[in-house]
Amino acid sequence: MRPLIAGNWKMHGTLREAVTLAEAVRAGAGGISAELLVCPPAPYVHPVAVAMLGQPVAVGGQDCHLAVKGAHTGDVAAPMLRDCGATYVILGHSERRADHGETDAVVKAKAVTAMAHGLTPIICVGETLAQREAGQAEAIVRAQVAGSLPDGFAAAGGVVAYEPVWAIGTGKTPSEADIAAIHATLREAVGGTTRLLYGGSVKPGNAVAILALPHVDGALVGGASLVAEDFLAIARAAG
Ligand SMILES: O=C[C@H](O)COP(=O)(O)O
Repeated sequence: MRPLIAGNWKMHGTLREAVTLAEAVRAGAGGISAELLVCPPAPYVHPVAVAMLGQPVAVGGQDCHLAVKGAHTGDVAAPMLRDCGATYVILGHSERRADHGETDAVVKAKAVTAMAHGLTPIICVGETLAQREAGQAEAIVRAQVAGSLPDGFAAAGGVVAYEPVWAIGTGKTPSEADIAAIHATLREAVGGTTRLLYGGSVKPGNAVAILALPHVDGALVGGASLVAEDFLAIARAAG
């Protein structure tokens, strides 16, 4: 299946920097066979989508509310993201699970809303360091998948991202064997058509090896996605 290389810009940058980064990604996207996606902070989704108009680089949100509208101060609704040009949304990132107490049930409800409003969900799962050291990584990921993915997820083209919490922004990654083992577990759990991304300290230097692993269908890139050339190098590594 066609790899997906997604950049999660998290809560970084100014508007000017976001548009400049988008323009640099757009300029370098020619000839890359992987699907490209950038997920800017919510206020920058529309200007980045405008910068990508007519180009083969998709734009996504980093979260959406489970309701479509209402009294939810500070939140962003799925139809708003779609209206601003997004076609994907990251859901259940470990930073949201930790910062906002998002449970699997909440993530699942958000995914239902996202899918109903034209957004393809990218649902994140992954174990903490303590869970890995306790030998629980596969069980945790299996439980998160069971609890977070709604009916119809695969048919809607939903994506799962395996992001070990301890590998995010740390420069540490699981061994290739450990990534392959979790992805084999995920493949068994979600079936053959769902793209499985790896995320957690993906850089140009490790991307070729990680993206060549079985059942790794792309990457969810944080820090390295803030540098256009690094993000594009990772995308080229997807083949
Ligand atoms: O969503 C992206 C991940 O949290 C990975 O972040 P990172 O590449 O900075 O480790």
